[in-house]
Amino acid sequence: MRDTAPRGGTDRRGARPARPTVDRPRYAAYQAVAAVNRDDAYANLVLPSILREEGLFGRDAAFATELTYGTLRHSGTLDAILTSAAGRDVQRIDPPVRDALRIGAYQLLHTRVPPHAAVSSTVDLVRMVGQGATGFANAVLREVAACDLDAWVSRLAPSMETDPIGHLALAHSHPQWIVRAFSEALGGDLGETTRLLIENNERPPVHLCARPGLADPVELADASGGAPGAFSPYAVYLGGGAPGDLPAVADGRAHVQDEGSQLVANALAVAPIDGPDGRWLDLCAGPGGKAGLLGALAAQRDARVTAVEVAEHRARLVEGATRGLPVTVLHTDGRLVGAEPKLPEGHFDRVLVDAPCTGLGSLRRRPESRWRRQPSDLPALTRLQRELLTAGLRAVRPGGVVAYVTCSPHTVETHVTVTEAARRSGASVDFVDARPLLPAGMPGLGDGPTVQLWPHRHGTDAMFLAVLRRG
Ligand SMILES: C[S@@+](CC[C@H](N)C(=O)[O-])C[C@H]1O[C@@H](n2cnc3c(N)ncnc32)[C@H](O)[C@@H]1O
Repeated sequence: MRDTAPRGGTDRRGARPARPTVDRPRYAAYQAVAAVNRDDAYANLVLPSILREEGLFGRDAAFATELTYGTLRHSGTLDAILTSAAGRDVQRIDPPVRDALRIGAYQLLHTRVPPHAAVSSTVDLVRMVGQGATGFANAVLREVAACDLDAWVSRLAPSMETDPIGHLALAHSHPQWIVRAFSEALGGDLGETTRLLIENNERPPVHLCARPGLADPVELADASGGAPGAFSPYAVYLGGGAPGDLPAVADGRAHVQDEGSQLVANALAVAPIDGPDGRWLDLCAGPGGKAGLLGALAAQRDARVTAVEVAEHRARLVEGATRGLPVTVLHTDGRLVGAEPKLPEGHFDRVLVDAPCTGLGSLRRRPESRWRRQPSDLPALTRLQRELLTAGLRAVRPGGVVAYVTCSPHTVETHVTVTEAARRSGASVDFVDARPLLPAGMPGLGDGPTVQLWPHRHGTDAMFLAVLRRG
């Protein structure tokens, strides 16, 4: 049984811990959570190597992953509960003990792990990582276990009537400023906001993109034990297993890509334009998901994609993602349109500006990001977004189209950026209704002309799309 399995690895700092009694999945989760909180690591990057080091796979790896991701996602609520149960601010607890308590509290309040196993395994962990704190950990976790999650939320959260944002933030473990931003983007609908917050705490699905002309989505679905996507003509919902093991992914006929990303890239490709249609530009291309799809579409239509990326290692990733496709990768700053000879003004027929953003639309995938992002990130990002979009508007020829995309629904990054950039560009720019550029019958696309996709409505990341035509 996993609760008593011996543990064989060393900790992340290389020291061999004193007692080998903690089971490997929990110890792996502890190492991952500690690396995220202590070293600013990213869970999706650090966890695979920890699982390898600990020799975990199958159900044990899945359990360690659930503990890691769940603990990180829920740490806002868990910290409030631990603060109450400990009778002192959780920030004043020794960090290793604090992380172990978070993992223990997550098991007690969010999993079917029997309470005695959650408490005793956490006490074992604390014995290993936080000398002399086992009595404290035992007492705190017993206090946590005295109520279920609903009871803790009723006890600690402000009332929904007087402080709905504060209530939802505590009940669904999101920072208040993010709940407020989601609620604003959803027109103040608190029911929808709640559904979104719940969705953000779920394990995200894995979507594949069967590259048009190279792979058939129905065959890929059969081969992967998955199902064709609901909306994107190229999407496959992966049934299970590692996508990299699929031959179609390994040989570049398909790639991992959220269905929403496929839809917005495809929208750019199908937007009606008059005249020449052979020069496409992806101004923010790394790591190359949308450039891969656009490149496959361009190959079918005798077009060529110029893919720009400012970060060198990401430019290399774009090269890898677009090998064999009619894509030229430029390692340069997308704002240099007009100054860089390979990025002339008024040259391109279709331009994608998939701008750097807060990523609030993909919180499902990055469990720690909601706690890292700050409202103070917005001014620099929105300035960059405006500059890149105005560069995109300079790059497109009259009559051509620009798709502005963010993986964030924050209205400052979406509507405000687009309106400001269009105004400042000095060019004549019209909004194209983006809704008909998405599959017919797709629900919940709003009143146009821009489109906001949502995890709770569409099962995609919260991608924003505005399509602009230069006059
Ligand atoms: C949201 S990501 C793009 C995702 C990509 N389109 C895909 O589908 O895989 C934004 C990218 O823009 C790049 N970037 C940031 N500033 C840039 C600039 N000034 N010029 C070009 N690329 C930039 C970032 O390095 C990042 O790779």
